[in-house]
Amino acid sequence: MRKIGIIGLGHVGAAVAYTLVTKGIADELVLIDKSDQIVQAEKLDLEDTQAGLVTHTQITTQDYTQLRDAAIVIMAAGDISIFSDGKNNRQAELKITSRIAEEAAPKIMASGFDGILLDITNPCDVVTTYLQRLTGLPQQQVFGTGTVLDTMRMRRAVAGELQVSLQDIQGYNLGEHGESQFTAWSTITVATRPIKEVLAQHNTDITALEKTIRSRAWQIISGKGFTSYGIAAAAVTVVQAIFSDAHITLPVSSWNAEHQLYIGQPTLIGRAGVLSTVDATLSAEEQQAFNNSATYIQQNLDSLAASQLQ
Ligand SMILES: NC(=O)c1ccc[n+]([C@@H]2O[C@H](COP(=O)([O-])OP(=O)(O)OC[C@H]3O[C@@H](n4cnc5c(N)ncnc54)[C@H](O)[C@@H]3O)[C@@H](O)[C@H]2O)c1
Repeated sequence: MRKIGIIGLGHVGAAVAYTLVTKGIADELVLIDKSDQIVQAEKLDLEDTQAGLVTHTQITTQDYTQLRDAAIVIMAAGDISIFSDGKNNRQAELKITSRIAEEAAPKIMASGFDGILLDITNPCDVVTTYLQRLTGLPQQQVFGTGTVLDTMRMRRAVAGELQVSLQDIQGYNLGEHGESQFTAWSTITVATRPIKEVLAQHNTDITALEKTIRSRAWQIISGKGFTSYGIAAAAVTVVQAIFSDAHITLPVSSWNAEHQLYIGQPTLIGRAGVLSTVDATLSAEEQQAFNNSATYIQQNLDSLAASQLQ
């Protein structure tokens, strides 16, 4: 049975639920939100949606005990209104989302849940690290969407620049899902050719292209106040990889033994969750960018620990 829990039915959680229902990916959904009004409305809307589908998804609400036999729980609770001041800093949400994690983790675990916990909530790498600590679930069963969405944005931008299908673009954005992420150009190929070689032929300004990729989220947030469809597609891709035991490499936020935290890195995903991490061959500059990203995540974990002592 493909049973999935979603905690947080705001813009992101609702888009994830809608995608899972319309694609017929979940047999059962357990929807949980702080707001009973929101969750009941989403249930009714998703049930209406199913009247136009040939697939069926059973929907239950507001019951953590239902997560006991869920294969996957998706954490999507937060407060996107924090960004209405126009400051593009995902860490600003941590004060709120760390409390949400503290509230939700014991309830998830009290249900007897032993599936895969997939975190979307920001700051993604910090919250994922914190959720793993709070739940005590094995590291391979906890991971975040990491730089999957950023990699989607990179592939779209590079494909647009070169006027080729994005199916021909392979490679990753890595590091923190935030401002310290980087495009790992040395991992990227266009139909087998190294990307830098191809972009040089196009006289592309690589620094400007990377900036465009990184700032994409803020471009969307400044227009509609949140992002939802892209991250829903990213999360659902991960769900499908788990359900189909795909053994696909995705840059999710997974446990990094060297840095002792979660960070976006190439990770082999299957039914058991993280099967292994893949050591990307990075240039010295990219390796430095990855280490800087890890340091930034650690600083935020330290500030979280310090705030708990106050
Ligand atoms: N990782 C990514 O790539 C990515 C992309 C987009 C958004 N996000 C993050 O996803 C999260 C959700 O974004 P959004 O736009 O849906 O936010 P939102 O403010 O629209 O919705 C958040 C929802 O969480 C609920 N919530 C708050 N506290 C809760 C609790 N203790 N238990 C259960 N539910 C609770 C709220 O009632 C609300 O419905 C945010 O942290 C956002 O930054 C991550």
